[in-house]
Amino acid sequence: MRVGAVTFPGTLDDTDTLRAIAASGAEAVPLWHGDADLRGVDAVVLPGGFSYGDYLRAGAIARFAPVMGEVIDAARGGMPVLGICNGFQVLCEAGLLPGALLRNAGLHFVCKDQWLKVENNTTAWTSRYEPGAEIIIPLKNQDGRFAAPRSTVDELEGEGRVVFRYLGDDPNGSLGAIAGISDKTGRIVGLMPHPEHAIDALTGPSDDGLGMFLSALDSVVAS
Ligand SMILES: NC(=O)CC[C@H](N)C(=O)O
Repeated sequence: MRVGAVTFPGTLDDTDTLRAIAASGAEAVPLWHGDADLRGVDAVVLPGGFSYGDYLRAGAIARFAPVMGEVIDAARGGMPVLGICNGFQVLCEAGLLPGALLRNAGLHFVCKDQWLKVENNTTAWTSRYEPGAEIIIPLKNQDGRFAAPRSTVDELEGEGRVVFRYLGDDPNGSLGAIAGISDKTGRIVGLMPHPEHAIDALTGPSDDGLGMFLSALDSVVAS
């Protein structure tokens, strides 16, 4: 099983993402923004950071990177794709997920360990969690406020595509305290908090993030 992690100029969390992929038991495959193919991977993660300096809007330039043409085609073909934080922003900009991530309501960069509820454990990236599981993983961003037209949010809620929801105070003013969503197939998932920074309880805050990387392996084997 080969799982890729894409590095754009300005990506920060590719190293931890590759480490999390390896910890799940998969072969971790580094992918570069200029790559013209996905090197035979079975799943792709778009890690967090500040791709292309977040110029224009976070994710707005990365969406046009050469490798994204391949990622978009593969995702539309059913390959599991996870976007974490800036990766979630890229997936929204690419039109693979609906909505947008706006400046946090408090206008501050938020950095904290965040409790989340796993609202849907039937996606390619959440099958290892119990229904309604409560997990704690780091959150760190300035543009984390999920926004979409009311009709889109209603559709996401109605179709069980709100995958993660913030517990406690909504840290950034996201509609419906939405922390992560999926596409209609459940194979493309984006979330603002960072599972790749929570794969080892020894370094904290938990190993709750590892389940996402393990889930993807199950979904590839099952397909
Ligand atoms: N940690 C990150 O990926 C940061 C994401 C994004 N550039 C923001 O600050 O909103």
